[in-house]
Order: sequence, then C-alpha cells, then structure tokens
Amino acid sequence: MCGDRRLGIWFVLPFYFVPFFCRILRWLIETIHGDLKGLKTNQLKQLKRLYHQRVPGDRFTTPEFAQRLAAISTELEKPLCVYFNRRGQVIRVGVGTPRQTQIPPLELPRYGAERLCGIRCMATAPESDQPGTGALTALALQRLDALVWLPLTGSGFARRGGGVGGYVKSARVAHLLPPSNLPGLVVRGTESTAESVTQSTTVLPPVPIEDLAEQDFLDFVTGLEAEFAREVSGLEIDQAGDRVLLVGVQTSDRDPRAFEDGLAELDRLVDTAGGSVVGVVRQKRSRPHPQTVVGEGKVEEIALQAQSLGANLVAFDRDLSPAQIRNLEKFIGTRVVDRTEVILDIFAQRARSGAGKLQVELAQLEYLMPRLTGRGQAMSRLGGGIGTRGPGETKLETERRVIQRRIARLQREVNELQAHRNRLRQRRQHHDVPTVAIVGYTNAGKSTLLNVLTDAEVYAADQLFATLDPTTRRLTLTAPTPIAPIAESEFPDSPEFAEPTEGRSILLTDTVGFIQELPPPLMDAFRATLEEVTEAEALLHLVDLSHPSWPRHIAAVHEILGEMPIVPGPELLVFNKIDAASSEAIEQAKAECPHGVFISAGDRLGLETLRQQLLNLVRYATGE
Ligand SMILES: Nc1nc2c(ncn2[C@@H]2O[C@H](COP(=O)(O)OP(=O)(O)OP(=O)(O)O)[C@@H](O)[C@H]2O)c(=O)[nH]1
Ligand SMILES: [Mg+2]
Repeated sequence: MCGDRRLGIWFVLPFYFVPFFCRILRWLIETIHGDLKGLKTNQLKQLKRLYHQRVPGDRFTTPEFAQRLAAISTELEKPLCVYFNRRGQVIRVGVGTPRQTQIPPLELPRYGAERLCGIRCMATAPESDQPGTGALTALALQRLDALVWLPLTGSGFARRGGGVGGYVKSARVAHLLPPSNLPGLVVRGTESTAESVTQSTTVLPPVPIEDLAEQDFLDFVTGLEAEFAREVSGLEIDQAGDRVLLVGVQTSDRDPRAFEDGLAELDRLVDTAGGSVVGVVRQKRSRPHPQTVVGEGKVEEIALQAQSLGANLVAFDRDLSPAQIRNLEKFIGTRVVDRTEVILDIFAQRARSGAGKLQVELAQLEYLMPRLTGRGQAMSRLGGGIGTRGPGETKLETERRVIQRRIARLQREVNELQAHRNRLRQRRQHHDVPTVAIVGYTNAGKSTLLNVLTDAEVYAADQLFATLDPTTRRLTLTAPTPIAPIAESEFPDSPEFAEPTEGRSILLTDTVGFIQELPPPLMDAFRATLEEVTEAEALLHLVDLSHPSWPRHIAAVHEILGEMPIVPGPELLVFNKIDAASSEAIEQAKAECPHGVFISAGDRLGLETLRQQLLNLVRYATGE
C-alpha cells in the first residue's frame, strides 16, 4: 500500500517539475540583450514574443515580420536587432544597434575563412537609412551572413485582424566581400578601422520590403560562400602555412629604429616558421595595456584586419602574459602568439638530434606550463600551424601534474647531457687542444664558415636558427702563404701577417645562433649547448655585415654572453658577408672596430688573415 503511494509520487513528480524547468529554460533562452533601461514589462513581453516567430529559412525576411519589428521599434523609439539562424529561427533579440547587441566572439560559431557564421541580423534604424561604420564593423567582426537594414518611416498603422503595416517601406542588405575585392591583399601598414571596414563590406541599394521578401536568401548566401571558398582555396594553394597578421607595439622605451628592426625580424621569423605575413598593424603607446597590450580600439582594428585579410593567426612582436593571450584571443577570435612562441616553433621544426629535440621540448613545456588554463578556448588548436608543433598539442590537454613530471624528467636528461658534454670537453682539454667557439647572431654565416675552414658538412641555409646542435671540428692553423690572394690585398693585413709562424691545431665549434631578447625558456633549455661557448678558450664572434642592423646584433650577442654564468674567453670580432655589404657599412665597421677581421665565408675572401688572427687569438688565450 505504502509502496504504491511512493510509486505514485514518482509518477506525479515530473508533472510538477517539468513545466518548472521549461520555464527556467525559456527564461534563459529568451533573454533580451542590450539596453533595457526604461522598458515596461509588457514591452519586454512583446520583445520576448519575437523568439516565438520565425521566417522561412530561404527568405531574408517576411513583410509581416519586418513590419512587426519596425512597429515595436517605433513604439520604443529605439533601434532593435533580431538575429536568425539559417533555418529562419530567432536566436537573439537585442535593444540597440548591431554594434551594441553583437554576439560575443566566444559564442559565435567559427567555420574558417571560407564560410560565414550562419547568422544574419535584421536591424531597425529610427534615424539613418544606411548602415554606418559601427553596424558594418559588427557585420565584419561576427562574419554575419548578412545585415538587413530596416530604416523606419516614423509612422504606421494597425490592420484589422492584428497585422501592422507602413512602419518600414524598403530595406538595404549589407554583406562581407571576399578578400580579392580588397585593394592589394597584402596590406603592410596601419589602416583606420573605418577604412578597413568599408573595404571589406558592401551595402546594396534599397529595395522595397516586399521585393526583398521574394529574394532567395539561401541562394544569396551559398553564392557568397562559394566565392569565399574559391578565393580561400586559391590562397591555400599559394600559401600552405598560417596566414599571419603581425602586430607591433611601439612603447616609449623602444627606439623607433629598433622597433622597426624587431618587426622586420618577426616577419622573418614567421616566414622561417612556415607562415606568410598578410599584414602589419602598428600602435604607439606609452606602455602596454595590462589586459590587451594594445588599446581597445586597436584590438578591434586587429580583429577586423584579421577577418578581412583571412588571417588565422596574430603574432605580437613582444612577449605576452597568459592572461593577455586569453583576452586577445577572446576579442580577436583567432589564435594569438607572441615572439617567443614563434621562435619555439622554429626550434621545434628544426630539432633533428635527440639532444636538440630534448632541449626544445623542455623549452616548449616550460613556456606552455603557465599558459595551460583557458588557452585556445576561442578556437581549436588542432590542425597544426605556428605554436602547435612539437610536443604542444596532446600535452596541452593533459594535466598539469603530468607535464610537471615530464619537465622534471627532461630536466634530468638535460643534466645528463650536460655531464656528457663536460666529459667530452675534459677529454679535449686533456689532449691540450684549445677550443674556439663560433658565436654570433642567427644567420650570420657561422656554419658556412665552419664548413669552409674545416670541410665540415654542417647544414647551412638562409634561415634563422638553421643550427641547433653544436658541431666541433679540428682545424690546423699553419704559417701563412707568403703571397696573399687578390682578396687579401683589399683588406690590408696586420703586421703579424707577413711574419712566418709555426702551425697549431685547434678545435672549432659551431653553435646555435643568438637573437635579441632570447626567450628565457630557450636560454635555460640550451644551457648544455651554450656551455660549449662558456668553456671555450676563445670566441670567434661572427657578424653579418650585410644586415642593416649589424651594430644591434653585436650588442645583442654581447648582452647574451654577459648573462652566461661563466665569463667566456677573449673574443675576435669577424665581419662576414663583405661581398654583400655596402662600402659605408665596411667603413663604419673598420672605424668602430679597428681590430676586426673582414671576410666572406661564402666567397672565401679574407680567410688567410682570419686563420692568422685565430692563431694569435689562441696564443693569447692560452697565455703563450
Ligand atoms: N652573401 C653571402 N652570404 C653568405 C656568406 N656566408 C654565409 N652566407 C649565407 O648566409 C646564410 C646563413 O648561413 P649559415 O652558415 O647557415 O648561418 P648561421 O650563422 O650558421 O645561421 P644559424 O645556424 O641559422 O644561426 C646562408 O644562406 C649562407 O649561404 C657570405 O660570406 N656572403
Ligand atoms: Mg648555423
């Protein structure tokens, strides 16, 4: 009997609770967005009722819906926006302009550059018959299917039977333009938001509302998407990697030349990482914005540029905090990386040897560790690209603890590697062969020089960070040939050159290239490799004299050497690529560094003088 009653309760309970939950659900779904100040309850109810209406999926609108919306808007004396999905269902109602009621980036579906977001907005406008920059910005930022603009007449009438009419007569449709319509796909330079938005959107002439209701919306949108897809696939054939928008922030502590150099270097880094730069946005600020690095307006401009140029990655020329990356990704809607991540990605692609891979993995994990939470919420990191290669992807999803354990293990392995290298070095010292490490900015020609001096076969290429692992080769320095080759006569030899000297064997080590503001995780992870430098008896500091920023490169190398725990031995400054350097650069270098040696490793110029100077350097370093 009692059991029967209990059963009965279980049977009846859902009838009480289901409607209750349905009401909560409806309340949650039927939210009215935007500025609700001063709205009466019955007006709110009227707006909520819009959620129960729908238009046929293949129509822009129906005259009835447009008139109903216009009538409410006229009564409220406020603009209204209604958002539809492709099935014609109302998914959002807002009081205000398209800008004020737009869907936050995280709530928007993202289908990639070849598709639109699947949502269209119908907006009433009490005052303007044409969408302005604000509305078009919203259209571009959300990648809306279309914006249907309904200018209000200011009056109207109620029909018998409940219908309304006369509140709106004509409508305008605005939509996004495929990238080829932009003047010059590669936009390098700053553009204002207004300019880029008018370039990436178009507003069609007004049509009577009845005529618009006759037009096939699905035909329109599939045609537009087909055009986007054609162009995007064309772009993808051209460039397989990431399409990257660079952002440079010139804070007051940055010298303008150094800033431009840094930006050019980031361009090169992105290129080396396999991405292609599609545009550059610059901003001058006294200091970085704590939340978003650049100002609010600039974030919007970046988002718009990324949209209109079809960029899928935004790279900043400075390091970003984990919170800044999260905020930027949320606003911009694409992945955001900083300079360190681009460099780490290059290292991940380049690492060949076990030791190199180990060090890169350690650096990547140390970098990613504080950035694990909330990263990549706005977009999938699947599918590869800058910042996703190497150990990143799968481990990102694993727990922090697992990663910490892995870091500890890698650290132990790096320590073992360090001990192994120590033993090798001790053996060399045991044989009393002095070591000279070739150091220098990345791409200076270090590996090329080792190859021409010792017939080594180290990989040398016009790429940043072509070398990650050190290579050591023996070089026998003998007395100079008495007749100097033609090239030598261009660069007068030092007085010692003519003196016959006896031969001597040295070990020459090619090392990983340096870069300004070397990311600390890399410095840490490459400790074992960099010790080759600190333990060398002397350094051959190679400088690419054909690079316009060579003085800055010298300073950057000195700065990194200064941070090393053991002070490296004496240094010989060698200027490379004189075949490609300007005569002014050669003159300036000679004036500033009178003891420098001038060579072209590529054209084998000045090598005899270099050998001689190396011998002197080694003698000086070993106290002979
Ligand atoms: N014009 C000219 N190019 C040179 C010379 N020496 C090297 N290069 C070129 O410079 C580029 C970089 O050479 P690498 O030897 O790989 O430079 P690296 O310093 O080892 O570079 P990383 O290992 O990437 O740090 C290659 O394309 C070389 O062909 C030179 O004397 N003149
Ligand atoms: Mg190299």
